[in-house]
Amino acid sequence: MTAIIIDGKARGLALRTTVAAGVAEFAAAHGRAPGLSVVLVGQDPASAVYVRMKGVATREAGMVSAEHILPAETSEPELLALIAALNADPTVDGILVQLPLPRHIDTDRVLAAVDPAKDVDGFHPINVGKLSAGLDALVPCTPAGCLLLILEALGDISGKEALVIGRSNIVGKPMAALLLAKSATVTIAHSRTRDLAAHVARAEIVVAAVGVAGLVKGEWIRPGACVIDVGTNRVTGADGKARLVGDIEFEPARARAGWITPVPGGVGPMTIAGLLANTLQAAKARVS
Ligand SMILES: NC(=O)C1=CN([C@@H]2O[C@H](COP(=O)(O)OP(=O)(O)OC[C@H]3O[C@@H](n4cnc5c(N)ncnc54)[C@H](OP(=O)(O)O)[C@@H]3O)[C@@H](O)[C@H]2O)C=CC1
Ligand SMILES: Nc1nc(=O)c2c([nH]1)NC[C@@H]1CN(c3ccc(C(=O)N[C@@H](CCC(=O)O)C(=O)O)cc3)C=[N+]21
Ligand SMILES: [Mg+2]
Repeated sequence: MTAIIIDGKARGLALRTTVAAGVAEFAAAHGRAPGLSVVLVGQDPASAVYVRMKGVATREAGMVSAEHILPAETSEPELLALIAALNADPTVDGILVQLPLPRHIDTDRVLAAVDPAKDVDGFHPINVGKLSAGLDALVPCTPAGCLLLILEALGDISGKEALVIGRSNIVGKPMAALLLAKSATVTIAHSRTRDLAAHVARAEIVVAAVGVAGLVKGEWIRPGACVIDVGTNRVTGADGKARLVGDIEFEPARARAGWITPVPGGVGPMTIAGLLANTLQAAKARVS
């Protein structure tokens, strides 16, 4: 079998077009476009690239984008003061604090300071709790995008064996919650897991969110599985050029899987599209 390659770039663009139509409707009804504020502390080059991509996509969807780029030495009280100002600003519907933050800042305290109604990342404890309880919430963009791709590939996933590799608060745990909400049988693997290969071999759905290039071997994949690669790892190729690869050995996995996401062009573009969708959702909820 050779897998169908899931085109996350095309799917993300389609979602962005749908969001843009909703944005135009919102603007016509309320006399203003939804607004997203992105906060970046420091100049990590990868983070700067993502923040720029988010700004471009936000404007392309017809929303108002504000980027707050603060020096790496910004103190936690200064950052909290900016968040309080954004919370109080009625033209700001969504707030995203780019992670990771510098080490002298307490990430949990900062994420908890964002108004949960404006928390388009879905990282505030209120939204985490709502997702866990199966209530309506702003859901983290990356796992939400992965779920969309999985449902479009497989249809009903009730009862299916799903494996999430990674247990971070931003990808692994919310991914597991979303799959569970769709009644999959969910296993979460992490760095202490014994025999990852055996878990992968059982899974009809595999989501890898680790950050280790090629961790998941193609030969482990259950034939026909739906394979979602969140990993974004910069490696140096044989030609000496930097390139982006996932956590899954792509070619050998493709030879066994039913569906597989490429890196780049898979989950990444869905994350950006999901952020725009969440911003529109937050704006609508705030005016209603
Ligand atoms: N495409 C996109 O939109 C996005 C991509 N990413 C990418 O996804 C990857 C994961 O991100 P994130 O969740 O933030 O990463 P974290 O570093 O926060 O979490 C990584 C997880 O992987 C687990 N892990 C580490 N080594 C192993 C191993 N050998 N076997 C099994 N599990 C292991 C860790 O286990 P433990 O908890 O035990 O330490 C941890 O739970 C990264 O490459 C990141 O760049 C992230 C967000 C969005
Ligand atoms: N508060 C917060 N929210 C996030 O959602 C968040 C974050 N912090 N910190 C970093 C991670 C990472 N992340 C990605 C977004 C888009 C791509 C993406 O579009 N990738 C392209 C390739 C881009 C490239 O070439 O570098 C692709 O996979 O095709 C990847 C990764 C969001 N994150
Ligand atoms: Mg982390």
